[in-house]
Amino acid sequence: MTRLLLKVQDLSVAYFIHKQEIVALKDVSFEIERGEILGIIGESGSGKTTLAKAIIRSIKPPGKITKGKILYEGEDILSVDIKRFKREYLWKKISYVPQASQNSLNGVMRIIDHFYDTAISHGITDRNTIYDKAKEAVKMVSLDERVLSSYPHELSGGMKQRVLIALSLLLDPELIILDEPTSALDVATQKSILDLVMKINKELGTTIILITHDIGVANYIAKKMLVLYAGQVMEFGNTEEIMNNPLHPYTQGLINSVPSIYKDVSKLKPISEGEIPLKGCPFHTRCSYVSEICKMEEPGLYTANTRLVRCFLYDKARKNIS
Ligand SMILES: Nc1ncnc2c1ncn2[C@@H]1O[C@H](COP(=O)(O)OP(=O)(O)OP(=O)(O)O)[C@@H](O)[C@H]1O
Repeated sequence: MTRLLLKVQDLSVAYFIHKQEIVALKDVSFEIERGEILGIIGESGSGKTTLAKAIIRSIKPPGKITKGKILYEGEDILSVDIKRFKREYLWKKISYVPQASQNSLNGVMRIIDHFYDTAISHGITDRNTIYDKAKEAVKMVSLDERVLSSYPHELSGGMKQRVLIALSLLLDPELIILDEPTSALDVATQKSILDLVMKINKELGTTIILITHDIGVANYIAKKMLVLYAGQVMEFGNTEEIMNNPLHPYTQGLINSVPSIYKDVSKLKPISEGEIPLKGCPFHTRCSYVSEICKMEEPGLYTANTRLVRCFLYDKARKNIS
């Protein structure tokens, strides 16, 4: 079996509002191997949730995928009939735990009813089978079986997040996408959720995409990192290598500036402010290495060692940058 699970190729997504096109993702490419944990990092508005939604085919108007392919084990899931995608891929191969999802539990339904609903909508109707699967899933997330008969308001934020992760495991997916699973949780609970995600990855072999604005979170959990800025990949590679030697000026800024539960706050340095420009490199208005070419042209995604970096500093073909 090939180790490559998901390959995103030149993916572009735009939102069309009042005849204006807001480009949310532009030519995004990356891949993830079976069993890996990939951290997707970027500040608010960088396109992280849009990317997750594109993978689960839930970009709704005014949003539209304008370009690209998403290959899951070689099949372009963007061209799969949507009914077949929902039947064969969603929940069974790819599960998604949305941002702020603790609030998505239905307050008048017991936790077990959420499991019944999800399973029944996928054709599993035997309630005993569903109950047994739910019991196994809540055990996996270190919750007591009794939570299944609770109502959401009886659970803490961390417990609700665990329930949602358990629910995402219900149909044994190969890939789980977690969108900011630790935001809105206190520091100790954040760490316990990340530890839980690592346990699922290790014990079940589930491939994980974890979306976060905190590079410290990605560093803690992910083997690979994808750094997004203004809808574009700025850097993609091995986490350890990126943390030890960030190549893109934006990644360097992120590492030096983002407050994290894993870092000494006194060493923070803010990234300078700046609008996203209409022309040139999207980061040039905030970059301390900016040169004339950065204001005029868009950099490509260049290979530097084992990494991909969108910065003219790593364009080997361009020796004389003004
Ligand atoms: N439904 C929508 N309609 C119009 N524009 C949208 C919509 N959803 C997202 N966008 C725009 O697309 C861009 C990317 O948004 P997205 O939510 O994917 O970013 P994000 O990195 O997930 O941000 P956050 O961390 O705040 O959730 C932003 O410019 C945003 O304003």
